[in-house]
Amino acid sequence: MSLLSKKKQPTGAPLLVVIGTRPEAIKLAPVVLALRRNARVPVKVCLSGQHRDLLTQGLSAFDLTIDHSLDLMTPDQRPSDLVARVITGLTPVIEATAPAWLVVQGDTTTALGAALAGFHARLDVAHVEAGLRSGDRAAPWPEEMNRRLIGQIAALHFAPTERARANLLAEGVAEGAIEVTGNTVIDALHLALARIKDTPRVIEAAAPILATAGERALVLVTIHRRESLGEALPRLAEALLGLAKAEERLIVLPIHPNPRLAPLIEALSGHPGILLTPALDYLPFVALLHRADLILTDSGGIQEEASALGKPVLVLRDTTERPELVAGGNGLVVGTRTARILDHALPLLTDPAARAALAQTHDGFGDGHAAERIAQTLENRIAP
Ligand SMILES: CC(=O)N[C@@H]1[C@@H](OP(=O)(O)OP(=O)(O)OC[C@H]2O[C@@H](n3ccc(=O)[nH]c3=O)[C@H](O)[C@@H]2O)O[C@H](CO)[C@@H](O)[C@@H]1O
Repeated sequence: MSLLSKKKQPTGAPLLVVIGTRPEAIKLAPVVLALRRNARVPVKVCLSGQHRDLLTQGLSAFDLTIDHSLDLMTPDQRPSDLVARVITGLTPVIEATAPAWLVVQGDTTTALGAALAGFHARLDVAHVEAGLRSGDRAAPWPEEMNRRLIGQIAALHFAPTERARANLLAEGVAEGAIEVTGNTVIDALHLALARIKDTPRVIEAAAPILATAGERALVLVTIHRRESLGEALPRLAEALLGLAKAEERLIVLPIHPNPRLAPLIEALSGHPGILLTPALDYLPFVALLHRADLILTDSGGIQEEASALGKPVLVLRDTTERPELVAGGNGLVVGTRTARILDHALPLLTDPAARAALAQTHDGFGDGHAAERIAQTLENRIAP
């Protein structure tokens, strides 16, 4: 039963799931698939198109039927404009579908705009991946405040970890409104690994990269966060060039299509030890994660996936909302200073004992059954 709506929703009212970016697609696909498999409540999926091409890449692995597509992306979009366009774009979809609940994920501007649109329509909002906190309102910007604000609006909070639950309790969220589920990205990773095993041709796009790597150690790097894209870029480029000096390794960098990455691409282009590639669809990317010997990243989801695969990760940020990575024994937060990155990365590539010490496989982010838990809780609320 709805907590916020004045009127009871008619029986058969759907869940409306809103997705804006690649990580939201990857992390919400298992939830939509579980709900559709159970078939206890109808589910509608609405894409905001915050990141148009990357969103398609994230969805490609899961064959999701999409019901509404807002296609809101514009060049150089500012969060303030986007949040406004998500609210005005989503409101007619809410009116047309009359959902029982609205489901958003994580910390994007789409998720915040959708939560606000839901609130204004007097709908209950469920937040998947609730309770992550860096502790710094300004970093990551605007994501940290996006998720705190969504936390104020949501009626149900699906916390991926006990730590996320504790963060929500400390902010005054009622205990009964929180459920610890694990992170749905681990479910997505398992789905992806199963598809790759059954149909190896789905990772054809990764084949030339794997062939170029051959017997060499493969260092997989992704850089896309706003705070990495300014003055940190030359330091990051120098660190990658330092790592690429030895012939026995290949640095692979799938490029996020953000024009602000141009100086990094220019600095690294043409080096025989560095392979720059456009961002990959989820399944070929998972094949690279699986093959990688070391991961350098500022991405959140990749830290979570790496823990389930037991891959060492160096986080190219000063803060993290995922201390479980470090506690679980497969990662360190190293920041963006060249010397610090090299001091940590080189032993991991040359000393098997150092590598083994940071290559623990653990379920600190989830056990791969988060989506089923979330689906059941939502179903029990809507159709008890
Ligand atoms: C502050 C913060 O940490 N916020 C996070 C941010 O997401 P992020 O940092 O994880 O975002 P990305 O790095 O863009 O995506 C990662 C996914 O993309 C896959 N991938 C990668 C490269 C490629 O070439 N092909 C791919 O398929 C990869 O395997 C992984 O699954 O927003 C999310 C949404 O709310 C939050 O959940 C999440 O907290």
